[in-house]
Amino acid sequence: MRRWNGWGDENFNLNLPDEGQQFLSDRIGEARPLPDATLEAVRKQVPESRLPPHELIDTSADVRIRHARGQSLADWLAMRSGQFGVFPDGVALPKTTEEVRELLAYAKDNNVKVIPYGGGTSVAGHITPLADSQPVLTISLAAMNRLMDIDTDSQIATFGAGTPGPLVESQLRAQGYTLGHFPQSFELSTIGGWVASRSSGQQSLRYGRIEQLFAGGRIETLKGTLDIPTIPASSAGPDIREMILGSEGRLGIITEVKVRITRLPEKESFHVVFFQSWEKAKAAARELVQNRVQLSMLRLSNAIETETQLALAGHPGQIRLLETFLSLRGANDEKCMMTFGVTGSKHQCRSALSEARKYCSAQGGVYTGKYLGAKWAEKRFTMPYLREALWQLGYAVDTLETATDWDNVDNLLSRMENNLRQGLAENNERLHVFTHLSHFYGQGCSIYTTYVFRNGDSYEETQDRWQRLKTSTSQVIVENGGTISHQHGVGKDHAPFLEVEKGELGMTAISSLCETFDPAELLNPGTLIQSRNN
Ligand SMILES: Cc1cc2nc3c(=O)[nH]c(=O)nc-3n(C[C@H](O)[C@H](O)[C@H](O)COP(=O)(O)OP(=O)(O)OC[C@H]3O[C@@H](n4cnc5c(N)ncnc54)[C@H](O)[C@@H]3O)c2cc1C
Repeated sequence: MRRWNGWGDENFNLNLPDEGQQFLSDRIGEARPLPDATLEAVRKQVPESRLPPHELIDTSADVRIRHARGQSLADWLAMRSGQFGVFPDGVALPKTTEEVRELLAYAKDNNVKVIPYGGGTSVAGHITPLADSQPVLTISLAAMNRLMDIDTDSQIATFGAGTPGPLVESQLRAQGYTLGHFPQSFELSTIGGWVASRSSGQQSLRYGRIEQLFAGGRIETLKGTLDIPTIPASSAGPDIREMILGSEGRLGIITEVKVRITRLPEKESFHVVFFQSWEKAKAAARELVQNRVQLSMLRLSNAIETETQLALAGHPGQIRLLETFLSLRGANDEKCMMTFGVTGSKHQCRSALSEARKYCSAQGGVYTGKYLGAKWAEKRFTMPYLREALWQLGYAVDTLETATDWDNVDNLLSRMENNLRQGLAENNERLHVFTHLSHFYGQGCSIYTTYVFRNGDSYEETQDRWQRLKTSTSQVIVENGGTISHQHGVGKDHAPFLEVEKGELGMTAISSLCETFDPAELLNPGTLIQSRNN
């Protein structure tokens, strides 16, 4: 069963090896866990539902608890402390488009706020209900999780919007196809959620972001049904799909998603190269992407992330051997690890691998083969469980991500990291901060920074620490040419920072779009753009 107060399956745990614990303790000190609230205690806090009864709506306490929060650190603190704040008044799990339509009509008639819910993996406060005088209904698409149609001539598949990653892939694989969309939240996030929050998968270099994969579909709105036909390309004015991508539940409920699929590749492998310095590693990554080498994924860790990954991996004997080998080739303390993937026919993979090695060698890269790449692939979707292990020890972990042009990458990255490192100086607390680049483009790349800090003495203090770090670093991002989000979306947490990027006129246009579909502001208020009433 899914954890009610954290990530993933409650029967699956990932342990932090002793060396990893020592590594963190050396850097930021030993931590103390905060006490977890029990489910029983939280149940007692759930207030009576304010919703008029409806046969499709469940108002029991457990279902409302399980749909009240996403997966940001703020959400974790709320769930673990039991201080949820607000619960939805009820949850509906429609099975058909007709039921979604019926629920929207009910919401309109009864002046009920609606939060569309995919897998609840938001890390930006998308699905958290706000305190409101009107009742809040969460509509989960979880029961609409089937492959509905597959057109192998056009390579278009139609899915129920609530289909989670593993079901998308298993249903396609059974017919020899893949979508190739693998966000790290793959285990729980859904195809409708990916579209609604403009998600990006780890192999976006080959398959594209969700924007490139989303071909059309059906959206139920308070003003009627919007059907978006699948057309390979068009010059017929603005693209309606672009309106839906990143709409974050503000315009309507996506019920069917049509996506562009690809035949399963003949071969796939992941490889690791180490560089002597950040400069050389970054130059190699830029060369690879600007010369359009056909990689399927690329990730470049800075020196601290490289050191952290090797320390947390366990197996100290093997890591020492690797480090001796790398040292003999000039890659020492400043070494940076690059992981890349090749996917396709045997011929395509061979040629991409040989091209990639050529560009890496030109920057002095030390190629170490497939072993570490295979380890990355093995753990790519279980890494989120590490957060649970860190939490049990008393460490809080969160990430900040953005994207910028190549000429600004170093500036933005160092400002983000420095701001985080100094962020708790007044509490005499050190942070462990590290970064990787991923999602590479000819023009620039995404920057993904992780920070670990010790919990405060109380939940309130820990929440205050997080809020200060999050707000000040988000400000640093938008003031220094970064987007407020490359892949996590806007939600409620990033909404105050959106105007810097979109401009006043841009924000007016987005607000007008929301008003066109939802004049009474019933759909997910406060997400994407701040609520008119708050
Ligand atoms: C550990 C972890 C790793 C992550 N890794 C990545 C990553 O690699 N790449 C990435 O892009 N993101 C990542 N994320 C963020 C998150 O998984 C994505 O934003 C994802 O797209 C959300 O999908 P979901 O189905 O969980 O949507 P939810 O979290 O349920 O909802 C997100 C938003 O979409 C709206 N929505 C959902 N479904 C619908 C629908 N059918 N119709 C209308 N609106 C809808 C909701 O109202 C909400 O505003 C990660 C999150 C976590 C916790």
